[in-house]
Amino acid sequence: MVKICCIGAGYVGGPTMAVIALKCPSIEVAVVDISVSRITAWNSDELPIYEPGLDDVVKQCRGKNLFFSTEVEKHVSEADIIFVSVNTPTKTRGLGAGKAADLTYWESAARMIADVSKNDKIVVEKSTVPVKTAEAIEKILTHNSKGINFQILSNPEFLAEGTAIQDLFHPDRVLIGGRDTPEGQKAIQTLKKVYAHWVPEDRIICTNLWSAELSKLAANAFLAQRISSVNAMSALCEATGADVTQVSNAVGKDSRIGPKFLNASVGFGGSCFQKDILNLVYICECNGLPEVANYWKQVIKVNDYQKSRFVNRMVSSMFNTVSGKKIAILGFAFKKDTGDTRETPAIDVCKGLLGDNAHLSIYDPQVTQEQIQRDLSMEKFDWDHPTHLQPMSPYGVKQVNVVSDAHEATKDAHGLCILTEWDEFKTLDFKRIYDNMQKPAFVFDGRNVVDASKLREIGFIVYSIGKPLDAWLKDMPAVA
Ligand SMILES: NC(=O)C1=CN([C@@H]2O[C@H](COP(=O)(O)OP(=O)(O)OC[C@H]3O[C@@H](n4cnc5c(N)ncnc54)[C@H](O)[C@@H]3O)[C@@H](O)[C@H]2O)C=CC1
Ligand SMILES: O=C(O)[C@H]1O[C@H](OP(=O)(O)OP(=O)(O)OC[C@H]2O[C@@H](n3ccc(=O)[nH]c3=O)[C@H](O)[C@@H]2O)[C@H](O)[C@@H](O)[C@@H]1O
Repeated sequence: MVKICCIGAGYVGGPTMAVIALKCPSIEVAVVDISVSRITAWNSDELPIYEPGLDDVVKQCRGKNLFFSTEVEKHVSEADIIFVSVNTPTKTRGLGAGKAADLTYWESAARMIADVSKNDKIVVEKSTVPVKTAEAIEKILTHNSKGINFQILSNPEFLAEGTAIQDLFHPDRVLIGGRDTPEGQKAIQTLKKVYAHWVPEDRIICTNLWSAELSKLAANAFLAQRISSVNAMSALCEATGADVTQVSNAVGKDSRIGPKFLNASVGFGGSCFQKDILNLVYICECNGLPEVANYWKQVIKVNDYQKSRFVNRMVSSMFNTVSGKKIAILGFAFKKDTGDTRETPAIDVCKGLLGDNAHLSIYDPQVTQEQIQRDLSMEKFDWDHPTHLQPMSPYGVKQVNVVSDAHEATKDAHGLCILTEWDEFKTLDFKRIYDNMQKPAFVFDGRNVVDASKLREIGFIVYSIGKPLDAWLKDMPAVA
């Protein structure tokens, strides 16, 4: 029986391995992690991540050919194929701080693999890594190999959170990069056979190592660039009276452009877009390509601009101050159908409002009070480390109250803002909400989920990203 071990039981390692186990009953899959609490949760009824369809997949295979364990070394030494899906945070200090990928967790995993291995192994990069990481990993492994042959493959993951299971069941493509040697090609074929259990062969792309590594960074950069492009347009729409939804629709009808990923928003979030673009920028700079680096840097700058523009719009609309005012925040996760808050735009918006001394009442159907307090007290990039290694502020943020429904959040509030596009926000009883708010009552829709004209009829003053402004907002300065 082929044995697979995946180091890192996170958002990628957990769902990907669960789907491999489901689709390949003849393969034994062990997912290992240094975080005891994560592994305990994977072995319980309350999985550590919320992902539609995941519970079902895990329940079908756990204890049969899918195992979650903290016995990292044991499972690594027994495996034929080892996936490495550990954190690759942005460096916060030293060379490349604020941009380069921190490969500490990757390197320690590689050294451990070299230490405990007794037979030949295929080591698969699942984490998103800088181009040429495979070369560094190869060196660590071969210099410590005791005669064992290691083949390194790059097999980046393209799943998106909230749709991870469907993405894994029906991937647009699976990408496998390897060395152009007979051993390298053989390793590619071995991994290809695993995916071929359920992925059509023409969707499995095989390339050299560096193309696979770079394609992952490129794909995320292209996706994020589309959002920054439409968000840049949203600012121009507000200034001119155009409607960004109509513009996106018209632009997306061009089959060369396509309709997906053109929703204007308060900004993109998530654990990867910013991190991966910063990483790409750093690689460009290191390769003497400052113009290319600046081009991609702009995608992040526009994203930051969009978030601060939103906060400025809120504050300036509410008589230029939110000091002491209750503001309801509906949605904190970085997108709907996930409880993940990593780099969520809600953090920057909330911090901006807190900077103006607002009182926040936050509701998200999937994010806990503890997580929100942790996010609002953490330094940038500190979130991307194994949970037990994250520096924690012992104090919560006083002006923040986390509540369990939207009506409680909005009661007596001066304004409400929608930061995640949860479906339940579309069908809220806005008349009841309006009646219970201070007047004038403001709605700031960072995801374009509400029907602005209906809300205006109720009496709200409404701001929707990239939509024609109502009279109240027109004369207010939006950009500080
Ligand atoms: N979250 C996503 O949707 C996607 C993430 N990626 C990439 O996949 C990688 C992992 O991301 P996530 O799963 O989101 O991170 P995560 O933080 O959810 O999971 C990483 C896990 O690795 C564990 N870990 C770290 N060092 C370890 C070690 N030496 N031994 C054993 N376990 C160790 C941590 O405790 C943690 O549970 C990153 O490189 C990310 O860029 C790629 C595609 C999608
Ligand atoms: O490398 C990764 O981590 C993953 O990053 C993204 O997936 P994810 O971050 O989970 O979610 P997305 O659906 O891409 O959304 C990212 C952010 O962009 C925002 N977004 C998305 C689409 C859009 O039109 N507008 C928009 O503002 C979302 O609200 C969210 O905040 C990519 O879509 C995945 O292919 C990739 O594997």
